[in-house]
Amino acid sequence: MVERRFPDGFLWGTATAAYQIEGAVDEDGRGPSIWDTFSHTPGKTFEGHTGDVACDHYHRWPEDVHLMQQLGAPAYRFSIAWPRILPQGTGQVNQRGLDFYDRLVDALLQAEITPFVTLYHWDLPQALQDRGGWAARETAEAFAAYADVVARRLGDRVKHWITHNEPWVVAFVGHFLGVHAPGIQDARIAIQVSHHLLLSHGHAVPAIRAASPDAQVGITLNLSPVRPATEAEEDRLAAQRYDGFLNRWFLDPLFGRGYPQDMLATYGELAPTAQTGDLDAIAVPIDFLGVNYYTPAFVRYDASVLNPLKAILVPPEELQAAGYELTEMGWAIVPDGLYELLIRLQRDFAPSTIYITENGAAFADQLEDGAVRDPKRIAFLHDHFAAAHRALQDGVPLRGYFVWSLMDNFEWAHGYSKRFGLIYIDYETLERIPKESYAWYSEVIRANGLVQ
Ligand SMILES: OC[C@@H]1[C@@H](O)[C@H](O)[C@@H](O)c2[nH]c(CCc3ccccc3)c[n+]21
Repeated sequence: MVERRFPDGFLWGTATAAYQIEGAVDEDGRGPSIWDTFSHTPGKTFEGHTGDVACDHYHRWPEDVHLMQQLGAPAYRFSIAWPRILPQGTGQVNQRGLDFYDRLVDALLQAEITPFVTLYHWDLPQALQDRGGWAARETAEAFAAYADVVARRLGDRVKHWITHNEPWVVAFVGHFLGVHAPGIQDARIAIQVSHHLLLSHGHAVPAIRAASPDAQVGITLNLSPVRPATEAEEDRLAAQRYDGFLNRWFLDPLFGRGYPQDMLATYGELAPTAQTGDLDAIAVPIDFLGVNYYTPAFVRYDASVLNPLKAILVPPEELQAAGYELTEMGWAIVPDGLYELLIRLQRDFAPSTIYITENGAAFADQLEDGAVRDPKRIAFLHDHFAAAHRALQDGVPLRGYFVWSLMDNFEWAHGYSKRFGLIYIDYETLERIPKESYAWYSEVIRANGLVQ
């Protein structure tokens, strides 16, 4: 008996990204991306792992679509590699790159799986980085032109488009912390990059709509509820600043309010350079907000940190000591945080539709006697699905949920050392081995809800 049933037509899905699963980095005219450059730079990734082969999805995609079909998930979120479409970032289109995604989309539709296409999931063509990358305003225009090329080819069949995956990570992990490509460590550049990413979204949306009639277009943000480490005033204020840094910096301009005043004041002369019309472009209406939720942000005041935020995240070992269970990434498992986030989004921004475009966890999965028992992942997903169900009951317009990830894959700086998949990948043989969570999720999809 299904206790917590989801609405009819709820879009259960799985998610992946091009550089993390495809491999075939030199095939069919693909050009290099900044992640090819970064992962091949000594010291940047775990044991020097690269996406050169990854899961070899570029060649094994028929089997992967079959595994999706067996799972029974009605939707699949994947990203398109800009360097396959425009190897130099602009100019000459590579038809063989378009052909790959054309075949994939047709196979998904044949399998009655709705494709959700992410146009940018971090693999910027290196040729554009050589011309300034996201720090250069021209890259925003190049992105709109890329979106136009893709939407013209696929827009008759793809009706759900996500312009960007996690502009916060691209800007601040890639350009301030420097632990992601292109590995820059400069607060001013990072803030300017965040503006150009939002601007590129604003220019891409009209291009997609023009080429893909009645398409649903949105953007995916990594969002977290922010919790102060203590009720001390200085921690509460630090949490407020961190909420501005992580959440409101992107949500406010996307929902037509411009950049948050408190953050412009905090950033001071680090604030981005914007041109007339930029904020109007960024505020172009969207049909849905994509939310990637993994864990809350636990924040405390710290005057010593270099950045103007004067706020730091509570370290994982402290969270563990406080009683939180952690994933292999050191992220606290807090299903209520998803409920809290969704309710806040509904209260403060009231998007017409929300999709959870990523939620999942890495655990120390072991292949034993040809099987992978992953009870922790089942418990994680169960509890987060329950939190999403509570939010639905409280009126949140949640229309779908994509589990990260369909299969184990290249986890950026962690390489292949972190496994998020519902399907285990044996990297020696590239064999796909569904984990117990795959069968469990298949039952949730069939029941369209949680049984207990
Ligand atoms: O880390 C798991 C996944 C990645 O594999 C996806 O490509 C990416 O969209 C994604 N975002 C997040 C949460 C934001 C985050 C990313 C990287 C580092 C810290 C936080 C987790 N994940």
